[in-house]
Amino acid sequence: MAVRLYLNSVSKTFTMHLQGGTVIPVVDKVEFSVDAGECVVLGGPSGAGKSSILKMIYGNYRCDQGQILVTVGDDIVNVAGAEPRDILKLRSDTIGYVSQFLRTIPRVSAEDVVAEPLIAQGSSEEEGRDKARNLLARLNVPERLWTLPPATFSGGEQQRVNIARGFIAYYPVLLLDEPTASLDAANRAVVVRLVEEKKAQGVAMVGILHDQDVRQEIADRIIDVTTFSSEAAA
Ligand SMILES: Nc1ncnc2c1ncn2[C@@H]1O[C@H](COP(=O)(O)OP(=O)(O)OP(=O)(O)O)[C@@H](O)[C@H]1O
Repeated sequence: MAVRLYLNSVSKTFTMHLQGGTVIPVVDKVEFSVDAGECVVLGGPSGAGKSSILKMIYGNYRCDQGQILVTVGDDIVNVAGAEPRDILKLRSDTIGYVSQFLRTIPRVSAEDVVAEPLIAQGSSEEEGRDKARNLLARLNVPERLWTLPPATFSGGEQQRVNIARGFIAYYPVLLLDEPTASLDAANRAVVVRLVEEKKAQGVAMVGILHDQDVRQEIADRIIDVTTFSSEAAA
């Protein structure tokens, strides 16, 4: 299978400017690739740097060193050196991010929140809404809620709206940040199925998943992030 994502010797530290410039090493020389249709799960204890790696791939955190290469059609783009406007473009059509928290938008209905990424990629509003409703139904969000803004939804309902939003569009690279945290078994199984469908479409995924059963079901490979700790490198 074709390599979709390649992290080449990526290192990251945080400099605490308000604490006299203390430097906190996070990860050193992270090196792995993800093929099309593969799901790689980042493992390791709390604080090992899993979220930081995901945020660097999404362009939220800058790397100190290294390259994050993403295949975009016939081109290869280095996220680590990309301009902010290029990062925004990558986020609309190449790299998706499914987190467990929904950022609610006032007065926008759940189905429109879910449909938005698909419409942004060029689908019609009708197609966007149809697919949004389909996903909301699969994730057991009650139909009476679909036309309401999710601000007043329960935590679990908001999480499922967010998952629907994260899975609705096609991105060649998809980042999963604890997408099943605090879901019940039935909805965890739906997420497992959604991930399998993305694999079948050739999507390359990198995930953080603490749930052992879900991890077992969807991880093709587990990468222990402690291998890249600065202490291990020293
Ligand atoms: N914005 C930040 N500023 C300063 N330090 C940070 C920042 N983000 C993360 N860190 C530090 O980097 C280290 C790695 O954090 P990170 O969140 O990547 O770990 P993690 O493996 O995802 O942990 P968890 O499983 O608890 O979410 C931690 O020591 C954390 O305190």
